[in-house]
Amino acid sequence: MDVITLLAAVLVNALLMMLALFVGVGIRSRSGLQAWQFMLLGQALGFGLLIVATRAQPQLLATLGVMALSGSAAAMVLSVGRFLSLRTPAWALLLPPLLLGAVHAVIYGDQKLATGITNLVIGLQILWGSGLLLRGAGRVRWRWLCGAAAMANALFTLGRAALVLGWPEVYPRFIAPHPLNFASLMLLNASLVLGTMGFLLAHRDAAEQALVRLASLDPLTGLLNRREWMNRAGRALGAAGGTADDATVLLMLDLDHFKLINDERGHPVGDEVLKLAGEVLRGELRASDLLGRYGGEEFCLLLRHCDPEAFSRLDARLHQALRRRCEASLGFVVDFSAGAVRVQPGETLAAAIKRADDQLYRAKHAGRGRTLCADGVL
Ligand SMILES: Nc1nc2c(ncn2[C@@H]2O[C@H](COP(=O)(O)OP(=O)(O)OP(=O)(O)O)[C@@H](O)[C@H]2O)c(=O)[nH]1
Repeated sequence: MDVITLLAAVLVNALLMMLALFVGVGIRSRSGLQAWQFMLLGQALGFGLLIVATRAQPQLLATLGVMALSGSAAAMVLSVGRFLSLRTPAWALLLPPLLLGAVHAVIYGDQKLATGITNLVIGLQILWGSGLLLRGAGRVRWRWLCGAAAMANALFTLGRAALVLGWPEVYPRFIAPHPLNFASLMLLNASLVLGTMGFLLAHRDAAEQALVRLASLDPLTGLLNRREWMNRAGRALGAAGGTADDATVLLMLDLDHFKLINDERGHPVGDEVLKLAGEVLRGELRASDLLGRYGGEEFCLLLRHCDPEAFSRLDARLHQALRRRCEASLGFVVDFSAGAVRVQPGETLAAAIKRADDQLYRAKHAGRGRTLCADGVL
């Protein structure tokens, strides 16, 4: 085994993974994965140039090679930043490869210094990326996988820098068949494979989350859609066992004369009213309350631990907030009618909804703009 063969293996590996990502998920699939493909390309290009530099144009090709490797590390940081929605300033990404290239070209004559500076800069770049991945990784598997692989690679690269700058007499030349060189290239290879697997997992996780969001949220208001709300409300009632002291209130709420708004002001204004109503409701409720868009201009709320006084105050706030908000934003007042019931012990969600809907129907017929409760009280 010699270092050039190992280098060539890393290069081929990086190229194949890049190709596999290109064929498997496409270059435009997701910006984070796209940057990761550039990272792999940078590795292949950098090591390719370093291999050729051992035979021809050493100064120029080795300088371009280390620039490609540093650019590849910048692409890794960019990829991490995009996956985690973090801001990575362009200057901090671009400056290291450019400065490293300039410095490397100038100090090329001093091989040890050039190698030390190169490893130091690239090691710090990878350390940055691995730090972003590991900080707050929590239970996210792909972050641990990519972060640990990158961290090991960063520490090894920084170790090389420390060795060549501090103890140049024991540091082996880059292409010398030394165990340190073999270990470092094998580690690099492993970190490329693990990192790529990690980012594929991240890509899959993100796609899964997008699907879950799509299946459970109403796209216009961002509230839970009817199916998801029913699921969660059913689970909440099941968990509470419908006990009376739980004081669970179900409220069905329907905007008044909404058809008129659509007809007179247009569908987009109607959509705006629905969005505002969603925001108002979300803003007035507690985190433990369950809010959803039941359909059309009807909303459904499950309020836990809600005593009658608290409910009357909340109801008054909701009417007032919707009227004010629509008047301030759209120039006209919108109100709603609602029916509320206290969920009885053992009562099913469907039965409670039916009772609340009956109250809503009564509220509409009693002149709208009001909330009615079964038997007049909750
Ligand atoms: N803009 C918009 N309109 C919708 C949407 N979903 C349902 N609608 C409209 O909501 C209107 C509901 O009308 P109705 O059921 O007659 O209710 P209303 O006019 O509010 O009358 P009352 O409830 O009796 O006060 C219909 O015109 C639907 O087309 C939506 O997502 N956006």
